[in-house]
Amino acid sequence: MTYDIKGKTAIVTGSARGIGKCICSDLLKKGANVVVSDTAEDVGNETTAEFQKEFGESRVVFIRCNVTKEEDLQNLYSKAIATFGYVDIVVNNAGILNEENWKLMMEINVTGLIRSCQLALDNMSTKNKGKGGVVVNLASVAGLMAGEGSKVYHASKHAVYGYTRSQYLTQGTDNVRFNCVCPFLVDTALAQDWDNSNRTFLTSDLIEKLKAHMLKTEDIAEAVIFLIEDESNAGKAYLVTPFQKWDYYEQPSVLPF
Ligand SMILES: NC(=O)C1=CN([C@@H]2O[C@H](COP(=O)(O)OP(=O)(O)OC[C@H]3O[C@@H](n4cnc5c(N)ncnc54)[C@H](O)[C@@H]3O)[C@@H](O)[C@H]2O)C=CC1
Ligand SMILES: CCC(=O)/C=C/C=C\C[C@@H](O)/C=C/C=C/C=C\[C@@H](O)CCCC(=O)O
Repeated sequence: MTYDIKGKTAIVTGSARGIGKCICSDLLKKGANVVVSDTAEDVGNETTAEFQKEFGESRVVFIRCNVTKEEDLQNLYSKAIATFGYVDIVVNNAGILNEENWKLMMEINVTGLIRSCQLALDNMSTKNKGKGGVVVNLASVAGLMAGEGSKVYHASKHAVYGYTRSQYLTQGTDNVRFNCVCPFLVDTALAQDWDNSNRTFLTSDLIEKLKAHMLKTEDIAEAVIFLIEDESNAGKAYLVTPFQKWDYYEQPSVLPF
């Protein structure tokens, strides 16, 4: 079954630049109304003005939101609803890679993402008189494998993966679909941080090989749109790497029954 994005309203966190910005662009092309949201107010406003010029002023707004702040997240959802009437799609994209400031990284990549998912359920769940909807979380291949140079980042993305799959188990009662996307390296400012954290751990030869296969932000946006539209694979993690055909990641079961 295909979910029709046209006319729906989407929130994308951390979308002033990078992958989030590209996801907003693709959602707008598909006919959604979009809330661009970020801590970076200047860049966020510039991005929004760019989109308004291309897609029309009434279809896109900027709402400043630091996902580590409860009041910001509540304001994000309530202003989005006040502007467009409902929130149908949420892409939890905001994330950083900073091993030194690892507590902040966990707050953004894990705590902020989980709180946003809870607010999505509060507003979208049919149990709460919502109309249902779709949530896509940005995990990473770092959520599925080990990584020497950025151990806490890897832990944070394992958490996103585990949380997303666990939400799926109750989706029958909420009618809110959860998926996560697990990209390999993508050519953004954040990938530079990955490079820096791995310089002392991986051989430069391996780093160069990995960097030679960087994905483009467009690849991830395409995958996110695919997940939103594909109603039949809820709860699954979607692997996006340049090494194999993009596909759902199948985790082996650990239960003997
Ligand atoms: N670039 C890569 O190689 C990969 C990135 N990812 C994930 O994709 C997501 C987006 O990353 P990129 O676009 O590469 O990074 P980016 O650094 O280009 O963009 C991240 C955006 O998040 C915003 N942000 C940071 N802290 C925030 C906060 N507290 N609240 C709200 N917004 C905040 C930043 O201002 C920025 O606009 C992240 O979750 C990242 O972990 C996953 C796999 C690979
Ligand atoms: C920007 C960060 C991100 O979200 C994506 C990163 C992409 C790759 C993850 C990374 O950290 C890759 C590391 C590669 C390591 C290579 C060799 C081994 O030592 C890995 C062993 C992996 C395992 O056993 O699971």
